[in-house]
Formats: sequence, C-alpha cells, structure tokens
Amino acid sequence: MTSETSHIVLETRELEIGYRKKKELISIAKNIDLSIAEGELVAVIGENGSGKSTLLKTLSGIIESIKGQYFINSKDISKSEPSELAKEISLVLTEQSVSRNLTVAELVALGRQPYTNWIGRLTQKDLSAIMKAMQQVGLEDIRHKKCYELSDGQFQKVLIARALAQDTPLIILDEPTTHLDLYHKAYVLNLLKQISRNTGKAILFATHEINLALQLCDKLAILKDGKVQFGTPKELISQEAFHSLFPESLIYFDKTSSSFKVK
Ligand SMILES: Nc1ncnc2c1ncn2[C@@H]1O[C@H](COP(=O)(O)OP(=O)(O)OP(=O)(O)O)[C@@H](O)[C@H]1O
Repeated sequence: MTSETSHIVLETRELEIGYRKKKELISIAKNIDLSIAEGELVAVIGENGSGKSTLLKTLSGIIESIKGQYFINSKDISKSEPSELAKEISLVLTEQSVSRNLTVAELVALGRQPYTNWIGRLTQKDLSAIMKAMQQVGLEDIRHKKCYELSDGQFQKVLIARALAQDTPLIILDEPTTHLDLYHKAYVLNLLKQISRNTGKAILFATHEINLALQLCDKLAILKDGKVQFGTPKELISQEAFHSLFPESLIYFDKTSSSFKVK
C-alpha cells in the first residue's frame, strides 16, 4: 500500500518551525509538507543542528510552530491542548528523565495516563492494552524487573511499549537508537517497522542511522539548510538528495549500494 491509496495519518502544510529567543522568533526550516500514511515508518535525517528535534517537538506540541498547520487523521491539531494531543501522538524521548525505579510493567502502564481517571486507576481495558503492548515488543518475561536492571536496548523497548500502550495513531521518537550497538540499532528500527506494519500506526523518528533508515523506512524527510526534502528512498536517491548532505571531503553517498561510505 502507498500513501496515495491508504489513509493519511499525519499531514503538515507549509509548516515553519523554529524557536523563540527572548521576543524574537528564529526560523529553522519552512515550507515543510509531510504526508505519512497508516502503517508507514518515516525517518527524519539531517546533520547535527539541522532541526530534527525541533520538528518532532513542534509536531508533539512541546513547542509552537511559527507558521502553517498540521493534521492527524484530517483533524487540525496545530493548536490542540497537550491533554488532547496525548490521545493522538505518543512521544518517546530517549534522554527523558523517567524513573528507572519503576518496574517494566509500571512504566508501560504510564502510557495509559491520557485515559485513566485522576487517581490513575487502571480498568480492564487499560490492563489489556498494557499487556498487549509488552507482548508486541517481547517484554512479558521481564515485566517485573526494575528498569534500572535493564540494558539500554531493553529500556528502549520499554519506552516503545509505553508508547504502544498509549494507543495513538502516530508515534514519534527522537533518536531511539542512541547508546545502542549496531545489532540493537538494527533490532530497534526493525521492531518499529514490524510495529508499523502490524498495527497500522504511523511512526516518525529522528535518527543519525541513515544507512539503516534507507533500508528500512518507507519514506525519509531530509532537513538541510532550512528546507525539507521528503520522499521514498528511491525517489530521494534519484533526486541525488543525499549527495550534498555532508561535506564530501570525508564521506560520500554511493549510489550503487545506496549507502554512505568513507573516502
Ligand atoms: N531553545 C533554543 N534556543 C537556542 N537555540 C536553539 C533552541 N532550540 C533549537 N536551537 C538551535 O536550533 C538548531 C536546531 O536544533 P535541533 O536540536 O532541532 O537540531 P537536531 O537536528 O535535532 O540536532 P542533533 O542532531 O545534534 O540532535 C540548533 O542550531 C540549535 O542550537
């Protein structure tokens, strides 16, 4: 299925992102037009400081956009309150301060917060969503372990399970493979691909793992010089979008293998 024929989950229209410095708005990128369908896995790539995190924070409602609109399932959420957004988007921030003193199951249960009452009492529906999320990423056997006992790779799976328990049409992750070895980087990105395929959720993540993203993602958004180029790996390769991504004195994009290589 392609986004031309399937249901669009996230759409941005002429979005401009940036940050506020005192009273001034500093623009990082503009005219961002993304369109992500259900079941699609999409990576945001670009060199350090290109604006990947700012884009993800804007879409998650943490910071305001400068201009433009964005929609989830055709609903304009550009001005939505965080409590409403929590039912539309789940956000996974690797560096987020989460208490590692919780057990795996307790941390995954936090994903149900948008649905629980003010005491946080879990209903049968919440409990089955938590169990299902742990099964989807293979955490059932370690659900009683404390998070401080886990490896970085296992902990990343817990954060992904929490996002699944939140049960939103869109999951956003900022650099989900940081601190992981090559095997676990591939494992986590492949897990995200399986989740997008099996659940129909749209998944958008920022990464520096361009070679893996090229192999696994349906589409990529390339941030460069305040602009975003968006398309399938094949489209972007034919547009030579990767050629000028980094200074070519050290690494270059090899079209034959569709990967970056050291000179
Ligand atoms: N609140 C802020 N105050 C000052 N500068 C900011 C602020 N937010 C973002 N920036 C600047 O905007 C640019 C984009 O930052 P951002 O964190 O989005 O980049 P990134 O692509 O995620 O980088 P990295 O790959 O290093 O994580 C950087 O130059 C950053 O210093």
